Amino acid sequence: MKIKQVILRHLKLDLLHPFTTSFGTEYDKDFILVEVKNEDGLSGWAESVAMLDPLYNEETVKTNWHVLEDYLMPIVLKNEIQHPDELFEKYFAHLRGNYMAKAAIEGAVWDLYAKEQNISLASALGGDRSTIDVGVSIGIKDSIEETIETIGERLEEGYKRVKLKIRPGWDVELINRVRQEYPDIPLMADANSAYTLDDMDRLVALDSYHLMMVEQPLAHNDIIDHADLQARMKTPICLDESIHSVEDARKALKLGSCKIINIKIGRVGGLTESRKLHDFCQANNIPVWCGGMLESGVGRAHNIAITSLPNFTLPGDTAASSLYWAEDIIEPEVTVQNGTITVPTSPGIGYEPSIEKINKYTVYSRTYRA
Ligand SMILES: O=C(O)CCC(=O)c1ccccc1C(=O)O
Ligand SMILES: [Mg+2]
Repeated sequence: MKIKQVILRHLKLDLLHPFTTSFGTEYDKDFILVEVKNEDGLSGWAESVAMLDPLYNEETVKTNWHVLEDYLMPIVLKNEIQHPDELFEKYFAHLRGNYMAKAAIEGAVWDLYAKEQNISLASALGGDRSTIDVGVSIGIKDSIEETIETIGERLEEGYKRVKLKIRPGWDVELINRVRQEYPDIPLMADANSAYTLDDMDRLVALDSYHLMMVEQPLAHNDIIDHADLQARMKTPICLDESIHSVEDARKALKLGSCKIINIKIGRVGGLTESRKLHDFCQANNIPVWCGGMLESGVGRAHNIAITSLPNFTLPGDTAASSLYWAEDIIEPEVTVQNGTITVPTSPGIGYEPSIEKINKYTVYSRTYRA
């Protein structure tokens, strides 16, 4: 593969509804869209899931731009590769961290690779599902009543499980009321690292509500305290923030820190490592599901492709475009029917980025040539 040109764009999309987690409220979405072009003018696309502020993890739009421009892009423009796996495994291996930046350019190369092979990204990754089951992530609201109403709407739309964001003070009472209203729905909670072991009793109290799992209750970089908590809790712990690699997962399983893993392509440095993490979890009987980062349609398309792998046995967070955006930047938009998304079979990500819409939301862009 020969990459002739890379275009970085900083896009800004307004969220239809503010999204509140334990770390803050998002009103809009700033992200870097990466386009790589080969000599035939064929384009591969991906987006970085790093946010404007370092609240979920330490990466930001600006750190990603710097790392992409000064380190990753020169590598991609200089070296001819046979397969996208080489990027993460060989060319990016000496560069520490910066997972989301690496994933953004690697993902664009994966899309281009699949298009050059004339196969879907899902098949290029070895995925074999024709449809995937999806759930929805519901942010922290002003009241429990409002949350219950929103859950009702999402269930009506067919979503296969509901994830509620929690934080200290918005947890046991919330889940208790939701369970009174919806005793049997597939339900889980995501704390985004809002608790410590001092909150053990409050977290263990969640065991009474047969949740599918509790996601990342403790520190973003912890696997030790999570092991203590998992030993005390019946509810499976799912790790999100703490897992950046197969190695992290291996250590977490060794300690007993979790029973489920959320795979986010950006958090682990790309599709190559996501697939390896998937395979490792499959071999160790750990179910996985695909997390979300309020992506535009381009990121959503990548999530759909990776979710077509067989060990993604739990519904993920890839909901319909229309829950987030007045207008998405891909055609068609991502739609959900009866809680499922049809995995596209056309080449690459299988959704067409609209240049017209992309231009409309681009704040700044720069083109780099080989
Ligand atoms: O709807 C989505 O894209 C998932 C939303 C979500 O839960 C989330 C959004 C932003 C940052 C972190 C997370 C998370 O899964 O922890
Ligand atoms: Mg999470």
